[in-house]
Amino acid sequence: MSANPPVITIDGPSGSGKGTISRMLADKLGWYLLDSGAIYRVLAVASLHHNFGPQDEESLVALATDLDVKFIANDETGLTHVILEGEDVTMAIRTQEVANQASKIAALPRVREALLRRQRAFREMPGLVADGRDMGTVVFPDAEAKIFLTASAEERARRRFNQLQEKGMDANMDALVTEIRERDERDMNRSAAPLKPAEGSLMLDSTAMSIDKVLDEVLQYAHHKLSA
Ligand SMILES: Nc1ncnc2c1ncn2[C@@H]1O[C@H](COP(=O)(O)OP(=O)(O)OP(=O)(O)O)[C@@H](O)[C@H]1O
Ligand SMILES: Nc1ccn([C@H]2C[C@H](O)[C@@H](COP(=O)(O)O)O2)c(=O)n1
Repeated sequence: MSANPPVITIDGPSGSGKGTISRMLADKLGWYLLDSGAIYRVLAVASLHHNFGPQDEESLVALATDLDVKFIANDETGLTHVILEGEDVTMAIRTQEVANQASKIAALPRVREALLRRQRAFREMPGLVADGRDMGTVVFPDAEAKIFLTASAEERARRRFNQLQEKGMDANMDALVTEIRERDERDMNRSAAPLKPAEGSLMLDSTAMSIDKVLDEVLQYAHHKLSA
């Protein structure tokens, strides 16, 4: 085994289930968890607070470099609270507006560069499960195991629709499919760290798979790679 703490990366598009599976896998293994999307979302909230648009690259790079954010795990609720500049933004980072702003500023190469060290600092013993778009390709290219999780855009929109309804929020299926397709397009076609499977990834299409079935396959694969 390498001297570095081991890493398992789970990349994929929005709604493919990577957050859910990463959290369950990290719990099973007793490893740390990096939700890299949350970092881009926090930066998006901070940029909205400061009125910086995606065209203000210089200001966004400065904001990303000095981003005052803390992730505080609450063992009782199992929730990780996200504190930005002293304010709890755990719920605020999950809106569709913030997701779209995050996807736009994530296309800026120097912003991504400024967030690299912060993401790599999550790599600690006994190990890390890292969830995002470029975990296996850019942030942890030497990861022990790499997974690319996907699902059809319609199924991902249906999952998001159910999530919003459970929270008592309004949702429109057609609008969700359109938003998901637009975000996929931006995340996959940007020049900096585009969303794509890392070489040698386990490819999993979860469209017709239950969460338990996906977790089973991921666990089997992870154990196989870690014992190799
Ligand atoms: N295999 C599955 N079958 C049915 N529902 C699923 C499956 N995987 C995840 N879900 C549900 O889909 C929703 C979105 O999952 P999750 O947040 O894990 O996706 P994600 O890929 O992390 O999305 P994002 O990148 O937008 O954060 C959640 O409500 C989750 O419970
Ligand atoms: N490693 C990452 C993680 C996230 N992003 C961008 C692209 C997404 O549209 C946005 C929000 O991510 P989510 O919370 O939905 O996973 O952040 C990225 O470019 N790279």
